[in-house]
Amino acid sequence: MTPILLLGAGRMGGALIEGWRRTEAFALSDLIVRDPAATAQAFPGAVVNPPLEALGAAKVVLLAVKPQIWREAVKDVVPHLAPDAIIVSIAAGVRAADISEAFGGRRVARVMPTTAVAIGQGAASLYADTPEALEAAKALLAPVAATVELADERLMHAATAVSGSAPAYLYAFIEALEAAGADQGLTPEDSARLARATIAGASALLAQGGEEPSDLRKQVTSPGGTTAAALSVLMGEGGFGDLLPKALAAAVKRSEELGS
Ligand SMILES: NC(=O)c1ccc[n+]([C@@H]2O[C@H](COP(=O)([O-])OP(=O)(O)OC[C@H]3O[C@@H](n4cnc5c(N)ncnc54)[C@H](OP(=O)(O)O)[C@@H]3O)[C@@H](O)[C@H]2O)c1
Ligand code: PRO
Repeated sequence: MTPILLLGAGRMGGALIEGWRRTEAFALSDLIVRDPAATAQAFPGAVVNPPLEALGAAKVVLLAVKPQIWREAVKDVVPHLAPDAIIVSIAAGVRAADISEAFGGRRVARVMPTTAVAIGQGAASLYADTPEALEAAKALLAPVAATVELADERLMHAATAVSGSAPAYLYAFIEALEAAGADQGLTPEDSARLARATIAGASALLAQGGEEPSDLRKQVTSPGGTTAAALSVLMGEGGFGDLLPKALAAAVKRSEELGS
């Protein structure tokens, strides 16, 4: 499995590196990092931006650049890779067949991770065109994420919408909750402290397992009480039931566009 070559070590490549370090799944010395912004100080022990000839050592290549530039970014690299190197792509929307073609027919897995891989608590959807590529994807992601294997590559668009992008929906919700609390008279600091601790605690209760989100919701919702009043807005007309299908459809559409 090692060395692992990272093509791109920005927000998500960097989050994976941090998660592997924390969980001790892979050490920095297992990594070759290729990214114009990367420095040896940022990744001590890793081989950073070596000459192209050194890339032939890589057993697995993590494609972690923006979908808009991936073809350009891999051009120089491909001729120097080992013929049996496995490509694991996290690029949103980009199809395995296109990646395999650009990488000279090498085996390809696609992965859609979340940023919490950095603390070993991510989620990751996996799809691969060969068992070996799937094993490589699992070896990279299982130490840092709850994984789901997709039977059909087209489901990667939906997985991106419901998982890869979804931490941002939650953070946007928290931003709005904090602002609304301040509108009701709390200081911004108190509103932020209450909102963040509430969301973190509620997530921990869910993560503990054994109870459905709907059960946990009912435990908070006294008949005729304050929560029911708020939920009549959030779950009523124009609420989550209307908004989230539209939001996910927009993410799916964009994922499809990024791959075309
Ligand atoms: N962020 C997420 O939550 C998330 C989740 C799942 C999947 N993804 C996927 O992960 C990929 C990376 O996203 P990101 O959010 O990590 O973006 P990012 O922070 O911009 O990281 C991409 C990195 O690639 C570098 N880069 C640019 N050209 C390169 C080249 N030719 N060779 C090697 N590296 C190059 C960039 O450097 P410069 O900044 O100097 O250009 C940057 O450091 C995307 O395909 C995205 O769809 C992201
Ligand atoms: N970040 C990437 C995007 O916004 C892919 C999922 C999360 O396109």
